[in-house]
Amino acid sequence: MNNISYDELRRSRQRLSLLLFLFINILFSIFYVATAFNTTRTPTIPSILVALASPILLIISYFRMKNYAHQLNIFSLIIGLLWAWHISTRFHSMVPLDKNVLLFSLMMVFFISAISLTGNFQAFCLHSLPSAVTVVVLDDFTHAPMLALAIVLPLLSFSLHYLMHKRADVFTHELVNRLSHERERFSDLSMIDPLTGLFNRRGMNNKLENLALDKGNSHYILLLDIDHFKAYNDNYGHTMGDKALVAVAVAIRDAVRSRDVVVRYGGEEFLVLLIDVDQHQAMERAESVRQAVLDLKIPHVYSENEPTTVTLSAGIAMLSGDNIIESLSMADVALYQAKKSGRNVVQLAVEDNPINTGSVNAVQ
Ligand SMILES: Nc1nc2c(ncn2[C@@H]2O[C@H](COP(=O)(O)OP(=O)(O)OP(=O)(O)O)[C@@H](O)[C@H]2O)c(=O)[nH]1
Repeated sequence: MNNISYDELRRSRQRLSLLLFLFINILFSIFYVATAFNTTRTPTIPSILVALASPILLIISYFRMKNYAHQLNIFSLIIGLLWAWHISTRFHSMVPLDKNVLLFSLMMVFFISAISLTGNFQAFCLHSLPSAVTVVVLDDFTHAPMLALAIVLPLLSFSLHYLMHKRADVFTHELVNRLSHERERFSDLSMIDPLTGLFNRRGMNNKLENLALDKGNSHYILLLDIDHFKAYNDNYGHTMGDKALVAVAVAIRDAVRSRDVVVRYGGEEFLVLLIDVDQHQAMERAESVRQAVLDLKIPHVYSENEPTTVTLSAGIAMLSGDNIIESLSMADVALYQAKKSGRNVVQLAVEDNPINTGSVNAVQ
């Protein structure tokens, strides 16, 4: 789950709250209108208004609304005021006056709030307080302490519940934040070769997917392989081999532009995606990479006769957006030719030649 899906979850909770609030209001308003007709009383105008408005708002909310929290506050205030009006009208139309009705009506309003507005303190207050004030006033403050208790207790318990809910919400939000950061970090790490810090094959595939977006430009694949590296390991040991690998990786990275993608393709094999270059520029880049590694002057005595340094051979092929595997194979064939023609060489694969004939142009 990321932040977006968490926010969506929150929005859907608010939406559910809004729909539930309107639905319960429909039930109660229908109940009041029906019982009024049943007892040959005229239903109050506000209860009819609630019965008419709630289904309309419910349908609109179901299909159209976006900012549910804001709408919930507005609807809570409007319907809360209508219930207060209903309580007042009903109380004044009673003969004889029965103050118990006030308490029952207040309980009804709190019941609606408690069921549907638990996650929204503002809406809870906007919906309940108009009726609470109306009841206290209609009662002429006779049972003020008792009513105050009846109002304050649910409000208090609701506030506590709301605060705990809010804390849990903040905690969950932070947790989701951290998890998504960690996931991004691990995803980035999984694309990096730990020894050289270059992209690994996974990182390369990821970059290639993005490159597919701008197929209009020409890109080149440069496949590089350190010459006689087995002998290097044998002579100097694996640890020195690792150090040489890192030095070569840095040299390659420094010899190309920051937009080019440098990959540790295998053990002592590297790959560079030369982005947005023509053939001439690609050959120039490849040549400067070869030269940069030679300039490192890492001693590498693999033959008793001639002292030498670490070098690499390179095969280069145009990157075809439609068939990357084929481009890779062409670069590989060119690399093989570079090795055969004496190493420390850049070899260009000629595009229109079939891979299996492996016809290449040598550039030194
Ligand atoms: N030190 C070190 N050596 C590695 C690593 N990965 C691959 N190698 C070594 O690289 C060597 C590659 O040897 P080969 O594939 O025979 O090729 P080569 O000796 O470089 O010969 P040519 O490619 O023909 O020039 C092997 O000895 C591998 O053990 C690594 O991470 N660290």
